[in-house]
Amino acid sequence: MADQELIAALNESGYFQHLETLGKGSFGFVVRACRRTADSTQGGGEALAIKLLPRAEVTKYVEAEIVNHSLMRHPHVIQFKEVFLSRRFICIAMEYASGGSLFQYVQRQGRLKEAVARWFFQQLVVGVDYCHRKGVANRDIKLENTLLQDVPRLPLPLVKICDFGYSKAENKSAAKSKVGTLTYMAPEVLININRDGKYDGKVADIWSCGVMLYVMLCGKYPFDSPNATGVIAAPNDFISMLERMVGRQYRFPPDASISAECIDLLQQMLLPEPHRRITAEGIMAHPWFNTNLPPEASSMNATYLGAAPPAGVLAPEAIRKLIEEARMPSKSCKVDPAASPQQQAAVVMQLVAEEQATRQQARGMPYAYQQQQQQQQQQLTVPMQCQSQQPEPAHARGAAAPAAAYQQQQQQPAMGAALPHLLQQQQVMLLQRLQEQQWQQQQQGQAQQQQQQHPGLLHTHERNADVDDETLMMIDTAITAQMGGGPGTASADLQAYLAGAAGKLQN
Ligand SMILES: Nc1ncnc2c1ncn2[C@@H]1O[C@H](COP(=O)(O)OP(=O)(O)OP(=O)(O)O)[C@@H](O)[C@H]1O
Repeated sequence: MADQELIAALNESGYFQHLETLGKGSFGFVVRACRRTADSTQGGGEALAIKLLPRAEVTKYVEAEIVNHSLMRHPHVIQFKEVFLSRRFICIAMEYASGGSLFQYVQRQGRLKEAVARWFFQQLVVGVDYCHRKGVANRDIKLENTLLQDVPRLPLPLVKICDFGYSKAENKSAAKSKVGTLTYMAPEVLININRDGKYDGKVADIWSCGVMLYVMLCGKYPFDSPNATGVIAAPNDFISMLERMVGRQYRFPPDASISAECIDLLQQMLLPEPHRRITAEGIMAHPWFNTNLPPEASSMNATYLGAAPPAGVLAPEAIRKLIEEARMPSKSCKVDPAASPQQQAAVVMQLVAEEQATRQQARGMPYAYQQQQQQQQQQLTVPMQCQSQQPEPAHARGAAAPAAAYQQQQQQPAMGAALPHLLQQQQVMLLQRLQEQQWQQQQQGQAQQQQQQHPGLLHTHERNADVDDETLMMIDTAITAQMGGGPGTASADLQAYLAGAAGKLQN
């Protein structure tokens, strides 16, 4: 089981101790753990967040995430610590940010006062500028990927950029893929008509920073979907959003009291033409940015760019090797053909049980529920009487119920003896399904409640998920129809933008 395996792997490594599951992302999940030191008591070591990505899904994005993140060393970037393999996961250990995400912070406040927004924005831009100067565009800058670290002496938390899942190093090919989150994506990323049309990931990051500043100040998105559900469900929804982007049609809530200087900076960041958009350097020279800027902030990047690579972190080549290894099926996952049929079946059952648990984890079941289920399963599972001769994998010591019961069934002479256990398993599964339904209802209720409290902000994670293939196809179809003069004539602004998109706007 995912958590069981992790706990066992972490505990056995002697280095980490699992404390809680923090959440799940599109590709894997993140746990809070602590590093054991010689004198640390429970939970006393260095706090870490460990991201677990299934080995079976190690894509070029996972490789870029790990390699690019490992190159960073900056106070406003979550510190990468190490990468290691477990039986089913590639695990990235990093600095743990205790203050939640900036999304949660803004959600709680509704919207931020200009001075508070500036505090966060200054740190964000310094961090982004550092990444850019290290040659890496993030391509998924959003409030959710900006974490906060509470620091005792400071009145407000520090900003930490995390998640390099879509990052792109400039020494690789130019950015082409439409990746990121729709509400934060620059128009030149969306209008990538020829599929081979390139865009500058760093310039697109500046747009996303502009969207972030707008959301902090206004408590809503500048270019949101026009329909009530907030989902871009039809080509026309998308075209109308694009029209507002290229026509610079965003409004500031009348009661938000935003200074003219701030609006000026925002307007320069949200310029639809990438070649006209303000650069990170330009932002850092802007008077609004420089107001109340801590003196050390301006020189910070020069210092960190000149610093030696982080101690103890594997070099990119060694990381790539580890990633190659991760792509191979783990040896212990293989069913040994020399083992007895009972042993082989037991291993397969174990894998099936783990798959089930991973899918459950992927649906976002919180750790507490899983623990509850495991306890129930353990109570219902009769202890094994004889051990399999095959060495038991570390993760199996938590006794996944179906596998343990099956194993026992294989070792018992008659089916009759195993029947009560199979019935018990069915009960456990029914109970699990019920708990899962309850949890999902609870989540939906919370999302609705939040939506009523702050109708301007997006509240469900789904709405802010990375753009999916279906939406990408819809976007392409909508743009192609506009280019070919299809139904739903676009505004003059959009037509001009589209006409220029294949040419100078893309350069
Ligand atoms: N270093 C960290 N410290 C504290 N919490 C973290 C850390 N890294 C991630 N998290 C939290 O773990 C959860 C999952 O993070 P992850 O980056 O996998 O996905 P996500 O950002 O929610 O979604 P997506 O993968 O779609 O971008 C989030 O709630 C995130 O805030």
